[in-house]
Amino acid sequence: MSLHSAFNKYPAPSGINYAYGTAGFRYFGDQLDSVAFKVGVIATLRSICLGGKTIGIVITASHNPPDQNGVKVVDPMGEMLPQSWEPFANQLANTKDWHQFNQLVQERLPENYLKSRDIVPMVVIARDTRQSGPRLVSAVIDGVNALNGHITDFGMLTTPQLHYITRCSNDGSFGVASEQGYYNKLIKTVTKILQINNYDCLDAVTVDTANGIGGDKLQKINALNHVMSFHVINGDTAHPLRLNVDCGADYVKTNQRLPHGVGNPIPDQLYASFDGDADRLVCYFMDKGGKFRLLDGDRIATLFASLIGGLLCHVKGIHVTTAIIQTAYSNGSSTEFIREKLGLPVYFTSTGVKHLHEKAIEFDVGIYFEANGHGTVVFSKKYLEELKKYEAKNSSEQVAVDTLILLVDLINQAVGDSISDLITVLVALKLMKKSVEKWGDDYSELANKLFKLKVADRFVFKTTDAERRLIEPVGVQEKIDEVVKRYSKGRSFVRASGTEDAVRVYSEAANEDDCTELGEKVCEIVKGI
Ligand SMILES: CC(=O)N[C@H]1[C@@H](OP(=O)(O)O)O[C@H](CO)[C@@H](O)[C@@H]1O
Ligand SMILES: [Mg+2]
Repeated sequence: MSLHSAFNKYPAPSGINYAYGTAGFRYFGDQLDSVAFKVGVIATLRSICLGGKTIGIVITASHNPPDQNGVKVVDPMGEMLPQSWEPFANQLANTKDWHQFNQLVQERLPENYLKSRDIVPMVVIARDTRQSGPRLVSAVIDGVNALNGHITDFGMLTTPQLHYITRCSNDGSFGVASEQGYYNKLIKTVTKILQINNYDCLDAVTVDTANGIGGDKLQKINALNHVMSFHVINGDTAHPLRLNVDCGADYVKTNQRLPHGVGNPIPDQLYASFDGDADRLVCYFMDKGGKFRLLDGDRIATLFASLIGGLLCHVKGIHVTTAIIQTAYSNGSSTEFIREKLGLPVYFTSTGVKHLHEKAIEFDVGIYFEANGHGTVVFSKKYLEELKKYEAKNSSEQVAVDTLILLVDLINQAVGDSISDLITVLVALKLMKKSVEKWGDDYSELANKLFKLKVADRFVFKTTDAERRLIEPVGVQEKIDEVVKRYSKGRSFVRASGTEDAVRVYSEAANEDDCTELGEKVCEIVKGI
């Protein structure tokens, strides 16, 4: 099909202004056909501009309701589409006129390509379990084919698996570019870590997979190995309308309670939840007093920092920089714990892993997590080089060095990954001989609450300082400051969501009542605009 015919096949609906947000284009599934076709075109153009590197596309709306969907572009090393391409993506997505569309496309084609056309653009795609997924994949395929690109459809995968495959397609040293390659790398690495540390297997764990794709993938891992075992709950992918309903990482984090389907939890035992596309992880347990204790992204970051920091302590003479990257949604207590107890620097970026990732790669060990459980660790070349040339003085040093090297393969550096993050949590607890109870006692969270408000136009809310302060509408931040200072340990901020048509208000304070009151007052300020 020619580009012109494909353009006519997918007319952009009127009345929607598409915006490439925190996680790509995200709308109701039936509003995305034209966008999916255009993202096929964008990914192909991106591949051409990068000399034929493989670009990834994921069709998912993650933790959002089943009738929504999203289209996101993955860059060659598994990172998000660079922000410099977002205005172009928006322009293309909103163009209804063929001539304008064609002109935009032609302008993006590099001169050398126009002369020789000797680049074969490469695209890989996968989707989650949503009903609108197959239709949107077809639209993407039409977009890629219209520019003579080559596309491989990997069917249903977790988002991180597609990031992994994209990266492997461009960098063979990362692994084999297939779903099986992903499992092989993970299982081989875990088995090796356990073996050198004298353990047979990891503890079995119950995982709520939000009735999303993660459940099927954990079952595959169960069938493939003897060192890990996952008891999957909310693993019903046959009924896509159950996706994320009363379960999953977002439900658990937002409501701070157990997901549906856990039954009677065993006290002090670890449980975990993924989101619908398995790139977020939250853990939790019921303590002996019957209290629900959440172990969210902030906790996972501190656990990973303790594991890596502890191992690095054994390896004297290695100089690597370590930092933790958070967003404004991270609990103030976690920031204090990292700075004061772990002695590590903390940096803040805007919401969205692309921002955290960008900052994290400035360090040899960059640990980044959003409080909602989305995050990973990135390691520099120097980290690996220093460890590989290190001459251990005794066997325990050697074990520490080898474990640190293996962590590079265990943690999915391309992107936050529920599966690899969960396995790393289990490894960390085992190697540090730490109980969940002890993990939960690292620090106590300040009371916190997240509010979502519908407003006439969320784009009037403009922020600065890693989204912690409003610069527009003018004068609103001063009103928020005035309220915040009345509460002990009070903190509150307002920002427009990048994935929903809403404004989010976050509040934090020394106790629940203050936190609720503070949040409600800030909501009143926003409603009064
Ligand atoms: C408060 C919150 O959890 N925001 C989420 C949410 O973004 P918003 O821009 O807040 O809608 O979805 C993003 C994509 O999954 C995730 O990166 C981010 O952390
Ligand atoms: Mg997700």
